[in-house]
Amino acid sequence: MNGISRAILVAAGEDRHLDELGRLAATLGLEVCGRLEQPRRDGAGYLGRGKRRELGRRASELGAQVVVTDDELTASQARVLERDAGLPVMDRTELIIKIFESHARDAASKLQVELAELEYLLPRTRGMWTHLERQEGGGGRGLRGATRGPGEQQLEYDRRMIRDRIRTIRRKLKDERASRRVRSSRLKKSGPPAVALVGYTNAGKTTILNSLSGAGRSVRDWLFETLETSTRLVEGGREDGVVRPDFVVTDTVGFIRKLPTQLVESFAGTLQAAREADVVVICADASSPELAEEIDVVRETLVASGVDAEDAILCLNKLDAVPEEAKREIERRYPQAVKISALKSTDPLKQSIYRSIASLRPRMRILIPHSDYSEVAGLYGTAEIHSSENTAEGVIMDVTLPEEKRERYARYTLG
Ligand SMILES: Nc1nc2c(ncn2[C@@H]2O[C@H](COP(=O)(O)OP(=O)(O)OP(=O)(O)O)[C@@H](O)[C@H]2O)c(=O)[nH]1
Ligand SMILES: [Mg+2]
Repeated sequence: MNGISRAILVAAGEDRHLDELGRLAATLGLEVCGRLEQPRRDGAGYLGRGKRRELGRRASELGAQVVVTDDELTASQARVLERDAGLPVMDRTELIIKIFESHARDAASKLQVELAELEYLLPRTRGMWTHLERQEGGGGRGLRGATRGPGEQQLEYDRRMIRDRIRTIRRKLKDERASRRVRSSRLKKSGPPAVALVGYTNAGKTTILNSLSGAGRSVRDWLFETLETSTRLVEGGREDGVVRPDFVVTDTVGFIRKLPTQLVESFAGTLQAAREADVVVICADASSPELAEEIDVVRETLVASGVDAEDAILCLNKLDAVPEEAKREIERRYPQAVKISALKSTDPLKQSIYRSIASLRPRMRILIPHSDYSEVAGLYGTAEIHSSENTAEGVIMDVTLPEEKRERYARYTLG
């Protein structure tokens, strides 16, 4: 969008979420000036005929410049709605793709967004000049090509260009994914346990990562601030007489309901991180009026992508923003969940992560003779040391070990 545009939001059908749509619109810099909704969705024009007329009237009264719909439209629905509203229409998919486009920072996520954009455009091609110019370094940013094509032949040519570009991008992304997999499997063999933070957009994942690891990633109160996964080391160390192991924690891209299928590629890294994690933390905004549904969206997306979310830690964040009465309800509904305010402290989550890591690993009591003292040093950073005591024979320790160290230390086991 160039400058601020006044948007009127519309939703039709059972699954309407105008508040969230408003936040998406605001994230893109649109100013919401009105809303209109209808419980039934019309096949021809999204809104029924009467409502479309009403939309036209309201839009001109309010001085709206664009209509934003809460669902993806077909090309013909968009045309009908545009005609009757007398305004350009942007559907939910286009809106989310544009947000991704403006937040994408690294080369891979830019390619993923371009792919999403082309897939969105393909069934909606008219004349693609705007887009093609951009490929060659031009400035046009409109998603729907504005110029009418000079005929069928031109249209076919445009579509072929899009398909070619889609193929090229897919190939590049495939290479990128392969090298990411190699990197992560190399890390995995020898590295510390991996924790993935996943959750609905704006739940506070990046804030939690920063608090756990002391990183300074960008945190904003808008949707899809984070579009790249990023991994940080959280160093263990001594805490209340227990020596904690190191772990790595990965921040991921947030999920959303009615996720545009064109953006699936943008979540590949997120899903891979979740799949490879030893511990998955599902983060949710406890102050959201739609908390339960947001948790469900995340769980369903994970399960549909083959991620085992059964043992995930549920972390309810932003407790500071929840009124007392609602807190009691949350306690009753989610007795097992870890409740935090990441702005204050993520310690309860950290403890819960240590418990999960420990439950995945063997715990044993060992006696390391003084002559093998270097073996004691080898435990720091990787093992959890619950207690250690110096005796005449050596050091007696109660430890939780990473699987690959079990054999090495087995000879020191105390009966
Ligand atoms: N009140 C309150 N706000 C919080 C808390 N944690 C995070 N926030 C705010 O919530 C907003 C979103 O935080 P992020 O950490 O960017 O959320 P995210 O899950 O990474 O969001 P995306 O990357 O957009 O998916 C920011 O404005 C944070 O300051 C909290 O414990 N309490
Ligand atoms: Mg984030």
